[in-house]
Amino acid sequence: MPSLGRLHLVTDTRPGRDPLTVVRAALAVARAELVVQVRVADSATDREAYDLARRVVALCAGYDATCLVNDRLHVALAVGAGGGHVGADDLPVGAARRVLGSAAVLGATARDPGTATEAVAAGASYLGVGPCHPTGTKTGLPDPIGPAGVGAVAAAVDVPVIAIGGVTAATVPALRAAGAYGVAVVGALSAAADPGRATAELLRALTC
Ligand SMILES: Cc1ncc(COP(=O)(O)OP(=O)(O)O)c(N)n1
Ligand SMILES: Cc1ncsc1CCOP(=O)(O)O
Ligand SMILES: [Mg+2]
Repeated sequence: MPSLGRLHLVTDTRPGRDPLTVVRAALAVARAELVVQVRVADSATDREAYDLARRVVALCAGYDATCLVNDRLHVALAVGAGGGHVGADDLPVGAARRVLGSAAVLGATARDPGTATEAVAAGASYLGVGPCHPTGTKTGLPDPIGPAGVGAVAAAVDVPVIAIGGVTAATVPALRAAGAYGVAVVGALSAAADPGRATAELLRALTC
């Protein structure tokens, strides 16, 4: 399994957003350090997810970057993505691992040490942990767990912890200090006036 990038760009497919332009800008700066997670709305068709994912896989290939697909593992397999990400409403981690195979990257959402250790035992190769901070990108989430919550999960597992939820370059240092290996962002890149520059700022915060 290749080493995991520390900066995860989760695609923003809400109306008015332009996910491929943001992916291109971020890849040009972060190159193989970027992981792009293709995440579409639950209401999107499989064909829409497939069309976006195959374009992202092609863009990532030019930089040796990893593309993952959120939720829809059949789409991940169909486009030759590096793996997928599942949460509580998706396939269980063990089933997801069987679908993707042993070589794939498999992320699982965890907000507490117990869920985290179960996910790792079932085959997760990294954990998405959050929401760390308030976010306007996804509704219906529990209260933010903050750096302390991220730290509790990181201390319980030996796989990379990717902090998600309201993450900005300014909040990265505290998350890293708490034990996060990397971060996943939607708005910090999709809403940036200059996504390339925002990528550079996030990378700088992740590596200093
Ligand atoms: C890196 C990362 N962490 C967490 C999530 C959230 O996944 P999930 O809980 O399944 O929610 P949806 O994204 O499917 O709405 C994620 N996608 N990525
Ligand atoms: C999918 C998801 N899961 C927890 S927070 C979140 C959205 C993160 O978006 P943002 O980086 O804009 O807060
Ligand atoms: Mg999910």
